[in-house]
Amino acid sequence: MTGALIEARGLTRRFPGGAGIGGIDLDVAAGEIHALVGLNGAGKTTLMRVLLGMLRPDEGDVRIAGCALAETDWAQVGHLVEAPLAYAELDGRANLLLAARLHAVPKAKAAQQVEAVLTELNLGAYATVRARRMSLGNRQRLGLAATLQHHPHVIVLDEPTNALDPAGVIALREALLRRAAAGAAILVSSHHLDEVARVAHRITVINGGRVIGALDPHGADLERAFFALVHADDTHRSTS
Ligand SMILES: Nc1ncnc2c1ncn2[C@@H]1O[C@H](COP(=O)(O)OP(=O)(O)OP(=O)(O)O)[C@@H](O)[C@H]1O
Repeated sequence: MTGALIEARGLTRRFPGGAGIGGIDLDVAAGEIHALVGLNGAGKTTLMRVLLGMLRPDEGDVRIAGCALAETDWAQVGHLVEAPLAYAELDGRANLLLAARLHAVPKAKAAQQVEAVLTELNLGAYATVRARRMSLGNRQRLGLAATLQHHPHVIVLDEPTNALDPAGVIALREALLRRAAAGAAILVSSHHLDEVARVAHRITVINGGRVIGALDPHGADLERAFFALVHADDTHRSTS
């Protein structure tokens, strides 16, 4: 193992019919933003769910901050992989206070932390609005705020820019860059190659449930490089 905060070796999880992920190795180091890109159905969400213990792998090993999943300190992890969890009848602030308590943040610190994240993600105007009255994008911001507010060491986000407006995309970008600079290991999936190029230190491409290569975030024409990798892999698989 490498000392990375997220380490996966040989992860395989197959669903009935054969879809899923196979033989995936992945590392995310402290201070690194590592992006996963792939077409719909490539296996990004499945990989994240296995990394977070939401799905059991058929084979392989996951370590978070050097610990097996059963020993992981989940208070040090922030993840948003399925729909953002929000209590519909609670307002933005109450939802965030609850999320802070679920991450074991002491009560005295939680209030201060919640105000900071409301400002960071431009959610101040929604502090007293019930979640059920929020737009999809603001509910996504609330979910991101709940995930990031306790400054976890490990962050896993599945398509976090979905439903965000351009201001939300920028606010999230800055929040992630700040946390990486402070030493967090961040794994993020996205379909937006331009956005990924702005934030990621490393980009891993997944296709058909396997890692098929990497893209240089500073490289020219990321889209072309992405499709070249996917096309080559599809061609290889259809002829082998
Ligand atoms: N619970 C499940 N049962 C059966 N098949 C599943 C299940 N979950 C995912 N799959 C299949 O596994 C494959 C990978 O799906 P996954 O959701 O991980 O892809 P993805 O890369 O996250 O896609 P998207 O970009 O559309 O979110 C797909 O073929 C999907 O249909």
